[in-house]
Amino acid sequence: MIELQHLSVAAAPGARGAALRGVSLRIAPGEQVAVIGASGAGKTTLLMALACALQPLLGELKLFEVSPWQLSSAQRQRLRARLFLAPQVPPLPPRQRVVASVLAGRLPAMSLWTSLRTLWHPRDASLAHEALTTLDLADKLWERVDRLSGGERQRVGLARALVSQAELWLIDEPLSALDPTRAQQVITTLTERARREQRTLVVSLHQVAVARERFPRIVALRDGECVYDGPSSGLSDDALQALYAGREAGDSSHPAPMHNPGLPEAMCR
Ligand SMILES: Nc1ncnc2c1ncn2[C@@H]1O[C@H](COP(=O)(O)OP(=O)(O)OP(=O)(O)O)[C@@H](O)[C@H]1O
Repeated sequence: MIELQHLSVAAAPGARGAALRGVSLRIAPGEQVAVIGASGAGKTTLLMALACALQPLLGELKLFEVSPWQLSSAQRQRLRARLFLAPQVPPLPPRQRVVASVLAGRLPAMSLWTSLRTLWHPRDASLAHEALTTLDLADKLWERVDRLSGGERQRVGLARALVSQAELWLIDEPLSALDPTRAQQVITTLTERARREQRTLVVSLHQVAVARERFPRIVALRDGECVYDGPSSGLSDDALQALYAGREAGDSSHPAPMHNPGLPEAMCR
């Protein structure tokens, strides 16, 4: 499903240097993987690279058994329809109704005509309603997006993923605007739905406890490098302390040692 070999990626087109350096990973269909690491470690860059939103500087990326950057842009666009990237702050048009915003999750798999019709006359409101119900937001179906709280908007962004027909869900920090109870609900919804519908789930998280409890596999990044890839049970408290050692949220300037003795031996594949 996903294969990275020595992948290096800049955080934005034209940005200097690589935010992700030499990462090798293999993720099988149906797997559920949490990506953790301090602020600035490269989690978003990894998800963007997996979504073909950033072209690698070096190394190999394979998605669904093909190399996306060797395809024409039209072919790559079709490949993108097989995945869904939910950014941390979903790009929701402020005056749009929630129902239309949620159904936009289906657009990549629709023809232009069907997508226009869906936007202007939401026919699949029941689909959006069902997704919102699982996220405890059904009462906002006809609300305008700019009248929602930050946490509600975040859940609308996740409802988009739920209605999408993508095989691969890439979800960037889905819990950042949610209280602990809602966070548990949301992670349960995402993992159960992905399991039931046989989607592959890659989620970046700052909530390390959630990653350890709810995901069988963790990929840990530090300063753009993969320093752990393995079962959540193999990541000890000491290893986690080492992963975040000397880092404050938002501090990406601290130089990390190339090999940290506190971390278990890297199992990056
Ligand atoms: N648009 C950009 N231009 C240049 N550098 C960037 C850009 N966006 C991010 N970076 C840098 O790339 C590195 C990786 O950023 P990235 O957003 O992937 O980290 P992250 O682990 O997702 O962080 P956070 O947890 O804070 O969201 C950081 O050092 C960051 O400062």
